[in-house]
Amino acid sequence: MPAPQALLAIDALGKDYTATVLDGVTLTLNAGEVLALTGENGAGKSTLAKILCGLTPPTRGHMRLAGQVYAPASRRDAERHGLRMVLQELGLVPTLTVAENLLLGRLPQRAGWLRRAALHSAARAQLDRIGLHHLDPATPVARLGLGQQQMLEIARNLQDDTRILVLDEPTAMLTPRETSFLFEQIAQLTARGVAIVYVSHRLEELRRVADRVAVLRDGRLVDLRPMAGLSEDELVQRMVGHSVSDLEYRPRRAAGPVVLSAEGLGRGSAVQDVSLQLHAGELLGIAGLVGSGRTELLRLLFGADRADRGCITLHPQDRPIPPPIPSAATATSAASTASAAHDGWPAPVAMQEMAPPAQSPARRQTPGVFSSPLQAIAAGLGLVTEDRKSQGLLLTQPIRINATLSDLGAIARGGWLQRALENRLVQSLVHRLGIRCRNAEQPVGQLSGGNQQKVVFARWLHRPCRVLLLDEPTRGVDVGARAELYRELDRMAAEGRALLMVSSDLRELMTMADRIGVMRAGRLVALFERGQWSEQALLAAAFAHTASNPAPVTR
Ligand SMILES: Nc1ncnc2c1ncn2[C@@H]1O[C@H](COP(=O)(O)OP(=O)(O)OP(=O)(O)O)[C@@H](O)[C@H]1O
Repeated sequence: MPAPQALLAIDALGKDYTATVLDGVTLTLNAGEVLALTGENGAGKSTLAKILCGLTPPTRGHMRLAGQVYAPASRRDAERHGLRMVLQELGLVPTLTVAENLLLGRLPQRAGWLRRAALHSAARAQLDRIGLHHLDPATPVARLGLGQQQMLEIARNLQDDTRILVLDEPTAMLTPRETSFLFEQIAQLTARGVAIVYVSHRLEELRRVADRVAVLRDGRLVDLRPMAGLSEDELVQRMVGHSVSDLEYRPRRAAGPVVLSAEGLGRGSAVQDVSLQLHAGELLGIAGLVGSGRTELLRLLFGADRADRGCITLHPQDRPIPPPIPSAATATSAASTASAAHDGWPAPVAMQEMAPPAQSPARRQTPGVFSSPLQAIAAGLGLVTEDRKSQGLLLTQPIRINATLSDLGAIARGGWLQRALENRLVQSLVHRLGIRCRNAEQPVGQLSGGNQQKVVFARWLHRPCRVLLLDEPTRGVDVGARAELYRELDRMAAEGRALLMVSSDLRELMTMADRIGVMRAGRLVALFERGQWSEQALLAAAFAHTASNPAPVTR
């Protein structure tokens, strides 16, 4: 029997930017299959996906779709051929509503007038299909968290005429429930003959969902085989060329005194009555569904949003929450002037030393809330943000500037930036985190997603902050680099820093955290010590249907 014709045949595909990033990739994609595309950060996965979907042309090579030459001139063109892509960077229009985004380009009209009722009912059907039953189609997208936006982006691409759907890190911001909905959709699509290209670093997911796996390394296809029977370890070996053994919990010494506590913290209905204590040397994980208030809680603690209830207390080390710092104060040195020029995001006024927690009396300071990130940073807090594109990075600026933004004091002497110091610091960060780049002058926007994430992390690595808030810090980071980031977090905890980490990846939380708090409907509804939790218990706490009046937890 002749082999069935491939739906898509890719032949010797190559892409050059200033360097070659894809080289001679040849593979086929069959109707109804899920092909996992994996490899280290910067291996070329997104570039290949973007070529498939008309976002960038190949430099060399050919493609055939159902036997016909396929060379999409644009994303629109690819969509006309039935190829759609859910990008790592979301393509939604924040000022439009959920419904308008879902039906953009095909808004129901009559004689030039928008038919709002028809728009909303079509949007409702699409939202229900992906499990977003509670999301109002009239909500402006700007009000949604990233996880909800991600689900919306997926819903938008589930069109009836789709022949190939490319999903680039689709679950990086999703919790198990949304991930399950996505997998149900994938099963339905493949049953209809749709082919899926699934790009991800989450190996357990790839094993669950994929029929075959293609591994890219340095732009070349180094492996293509059926997924069945392939262990996670073998997959890692193929991706990075060696096994990675550091993805496990390394016991920490007993946590030190309380560094930061929050009491009754709240803002509207997004965060309600949250009380918690964060100890020196511990990593407190925060689990919860998309929209449960996890990111909002970090933003309140960091002063990025103003709490309307409750207070934060920074405890020891003789450092009360300082009064608001007038913006003029930031302009007193060349360093801070440079910072203001780089970014609207405030930089510390002066470098602060961390007092060793063991020697500091747990003296209570005046409670308050931070009215700006500038205040929080000056008091010794840091935030690795979830939304690296809009809040974390200056995409057109070089790695050098992005990596040193949080602490210009470290590269200044007498108020003047020292280029040699800066270069040495940046080189060491690039080396330590294995940031794949041409050199430190390369604009961050040209880096692969995982490498951009490493730059966000690098920014806080060298700054001696006492409390580091981390929102999905390993999003899109490959398995080798993830082990590296975990080692850095262990090192920070050993130095006595207090770490508060939000993650949608339960496995990550269970690996790294000393305690895990679970948020639901804006409240902290459970707190587990290491040894007390199970995946089931964490999920049960996140899902329970008592959200109307759950008991708040204080520890
Ligand atoms: N516009 C661009 N200009 C220059 N180089 C680029 C550009 N876009 C991507 N690259 C480079 O191409 C290489 C491959 O990037 P790509 O985003 O395809 O990697 P990836 O495998 O998807 O990585 P990740 O897992 O981090 O998402 C990287 O070295 C990246 O820096």
